[in-house]
Amino acid sequence: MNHIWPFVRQAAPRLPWFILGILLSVLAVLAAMGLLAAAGWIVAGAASISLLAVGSIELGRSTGLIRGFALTRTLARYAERLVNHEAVLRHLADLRHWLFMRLAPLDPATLARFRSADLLQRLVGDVDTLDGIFLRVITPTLTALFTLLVGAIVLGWLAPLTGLWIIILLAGTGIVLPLVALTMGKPAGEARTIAAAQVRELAIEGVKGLAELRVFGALEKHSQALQSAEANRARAEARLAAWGALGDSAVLLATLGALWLALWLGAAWVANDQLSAPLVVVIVLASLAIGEALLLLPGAFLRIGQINAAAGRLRQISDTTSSLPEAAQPALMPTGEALSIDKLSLSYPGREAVLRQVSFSLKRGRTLLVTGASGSGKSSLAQALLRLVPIDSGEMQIDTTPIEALRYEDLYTLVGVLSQETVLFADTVAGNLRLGKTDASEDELWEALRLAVLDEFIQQLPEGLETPIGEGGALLSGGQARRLALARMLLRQPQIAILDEPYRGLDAGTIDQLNQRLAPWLAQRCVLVIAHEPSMSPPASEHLQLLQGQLTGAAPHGG
Ligand SMILES: Nc1ncnc2c1ncn2[C@@H]1O[C@H](COP(=O)(O)OP(=O)(O)OP(=O)(O)O)[C@@H](O)[C@H]1O
Repeated sequence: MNHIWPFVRQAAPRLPWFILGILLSVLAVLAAMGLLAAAGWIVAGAASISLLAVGSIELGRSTGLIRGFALTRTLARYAERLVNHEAVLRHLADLRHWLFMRLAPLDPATLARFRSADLLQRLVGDVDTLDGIFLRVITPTLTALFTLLVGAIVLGWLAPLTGLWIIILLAGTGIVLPLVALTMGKPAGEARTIAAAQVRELAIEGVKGLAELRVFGALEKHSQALQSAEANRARAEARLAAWGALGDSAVLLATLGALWLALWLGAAWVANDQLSAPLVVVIVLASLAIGEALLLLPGAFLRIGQINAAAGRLRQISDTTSSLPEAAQPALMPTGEALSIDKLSLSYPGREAVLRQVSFSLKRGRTLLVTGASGSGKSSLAQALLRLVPIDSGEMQIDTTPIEALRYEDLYTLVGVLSQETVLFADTVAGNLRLGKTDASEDELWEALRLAVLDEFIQQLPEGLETPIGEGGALLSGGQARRLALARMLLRQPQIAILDEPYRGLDAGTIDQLNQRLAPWLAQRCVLVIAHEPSMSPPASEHLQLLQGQLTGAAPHGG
């Protein structure tokens, strides 16, 4: 239960909806009780002389009551479903957004603790499981308790002694059974949540890597792992269902006991003329209605373990903090005339230092090319400048402002990056470009595409800028996707540009065209290019090589 409360508290903005839902649920159950009692009253009364003597006026009143109760029950149940589901769906949407925003500021190393399929399961499956808190636990429990209370008052008023025994029996069941269900449901519920997460993770990773699994002959092994996770889930589900069925049976038994008690004691009271026969029927049917409300409890309490496990997994996300938090007292945004680093050292946990005392400075209008072998630390240098990895020592400045003193938002306004991985979204060409500048005009989009030598290709497409590019840009070639990502970065018009392998996957002819078109844009900015070799970079004013973690001079290339 300890993981659930924070999420219950978070539902505060939706509380009026939930209260309305609970009131409607109680109303539906009360109407059902009234319906049973009134029907019992009529049937029993019609069979007795006393009611017939009263005549059709009394009968007419009672059938009117029945219609009223039946209508109220139907409408209240319908409205309760609408209100509760609306409230829960809104609450889950709030929660998903909140959790996503907790993930957003995490640095890549912290985020890498979660596998992407696992994160998806948490944001989708685990959040969905939380719908049970209100729909399947709190609302049914409060409804059952309220019904029990009303039942106790009614029975106590109609027949204090008989009512007392019945209520003791039913209330005992209503207290003991949920406690048993809570205890028994905990391990099975947790096992179900964990197994469901494993099933989804294996399924997602399997689909993503289907081609590789097939090529490497590992399909069978992966499918067995999936089957075994599915079997675990099914076992946990079956255990929950078995406990649920046992709980329901126990409630039914207790209800039958209450009915038997009501009939047995009632018959004695009728024989002694201390109670009328119709009243005994009302007591019997009221006990039946209470039993029906209690039927909600075992299932509700069985689910708590499962919901608690899902909530625990969500709290692992919400409690995770970035190892690179926002600047405590952010500096004013500099203009971005210069970029410099001084004696920068960086190492990853448990590894040798990647960068050792690296220094350089760069002014507007200059392009610095850093080359180096694979794994020499080029991308790590870019990541350090973007404050995506913690550094060991050294200083990084934009103009005279330390990079750590800038708000992330300001840093990313000043510094544009074309990262090594081409990340595109399943949207249109324009949709992907406008990630760089949301309010960009069509002219601006075409200008960015022209600079990235992609304008002619997009013009040929029947839907032009509105052409969907598929998941991750799957409907484009690798080189086209790269240039679309470049155009997106150019559109942002940053003062400092970091280009990590900008020409990866491009032919010499396209590179020449890009060099010509980009030259004026690059000439107005501080540019850091990272590449394996000079031919894969725009002309640079300076060229340094990263060798064993240190920057050493190299011959200038083309500029
Ligand atoms: N998050 C990380 N945790 C641990 N080690 C890392 C991490 N990222 C990179 N490394 C290691 O740091 C070293 C430098 O990696 P980096 O990606 O900076 O090299 P690179 O020069 O850009 O390589 P490439 O040209 O192949 O992209 C590598 O040995 C790599 O394994």
